[in-house]
Amino acid sequence: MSATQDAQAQIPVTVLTGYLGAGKTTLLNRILTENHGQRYAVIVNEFGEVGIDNDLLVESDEEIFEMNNGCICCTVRGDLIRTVQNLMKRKNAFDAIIVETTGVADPAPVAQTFFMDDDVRASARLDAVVAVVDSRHVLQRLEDTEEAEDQVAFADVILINKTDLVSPEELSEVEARIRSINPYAVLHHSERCGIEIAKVLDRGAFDLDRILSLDPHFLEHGHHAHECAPDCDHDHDQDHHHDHGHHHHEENPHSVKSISLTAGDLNPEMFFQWINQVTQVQGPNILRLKGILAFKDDPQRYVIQGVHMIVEGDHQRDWKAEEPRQSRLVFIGRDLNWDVLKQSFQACAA
Ligand SMILES: Nc1nc2c(ncn2[C@@H]2O[C@H](COP(=O)(O)OP(=O)(O)OP(=O)(O)O)[C@@H](O)[C@H]2O)c(=O)[nH]1
Repeated sequence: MSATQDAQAQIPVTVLTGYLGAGKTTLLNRILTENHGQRYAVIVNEFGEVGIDNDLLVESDEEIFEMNNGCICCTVRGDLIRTVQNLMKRKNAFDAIIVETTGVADPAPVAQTFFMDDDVRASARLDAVVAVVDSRHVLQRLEDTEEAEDQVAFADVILINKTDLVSPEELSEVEARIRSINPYAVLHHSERCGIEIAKVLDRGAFDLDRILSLDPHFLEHGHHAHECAPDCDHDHDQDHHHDHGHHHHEENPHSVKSISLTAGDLNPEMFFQWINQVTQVQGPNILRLKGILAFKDDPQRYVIQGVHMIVEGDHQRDWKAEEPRQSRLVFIGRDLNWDVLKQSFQACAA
């Protein structure tokens, strides 16, 4: 097979990265609803126990594959390889693959997957790593979170999103900081990820040479300078690929954790009062919150989302007859008092 034929046979893969709450799902929803004539397979990996991200995606004909529980470098890398291999068996079913990584992941191990596994490499090619950045919170994140910097450094295309939440001066500052980390990526500004999809997908932008200059060990089997998330359930002792370049976390009380809360029908007045109070008081530590809620006597599901103190919510759709009316809320953050949150959430029950 000639090199051109080879490239044609390989399905383009876009890895979507960006810190918690930056706007990855918003972008994905645009891609899934826009009339672009392409068929995408979407692979979603999320942080947190109760699968909520999948519920926040619009309903579309596109196929969504969810990979939960585990950090993407460990448990999930195996899942990713298997998912891609299975997708490849159905050759003409779709034109491209999008992998949405969790907000706390370093995208490098995900990108590596497309070079490491021979079967995957034969049939898929990494097209671009696209990072979405929350212009309101990114400067703080770059100060306190290594993954946020990795995501920017590694990206081929960067969407500086949420421009409505910053002044032009702040936006320039954000852009300069991002440029100082990654002078090569193509930058776009956006509000609610409103961008022409062609500027994001099928860019042919992934530049292996540049990545090797950032990380000379990128192509070495099993190498990644990644710290597993604290709730990574991967058995590291038995992993033969983890014997170098890997530093597992000691349980760090300040590291990012997720908590999932569940309840039945809620009293809306009590709930909104509670969530306002929680986000006012604990906002700085809440990196992300998202939930699907059942309010008493309300036939519709209510979706609530937040990043630090900015919270928004809306009705989504009717609860389906076969769907249990359950309220689920996930907080991802540092130094949150889980017991208190749980009890006070459950106290909002109708
Ligand atoms: N004001 C404003 N809000 C935005 C913008 N883009 C996204 N949002 C909101 O920000 C929140 C997070 O957006 P998501 O798309 O869910 O972010 P995400 O990166 O998928 O989040 P995780 O999956 O948790 O990492 C949601 O409430 C969005 O509606 C924007 O440009 N401006």
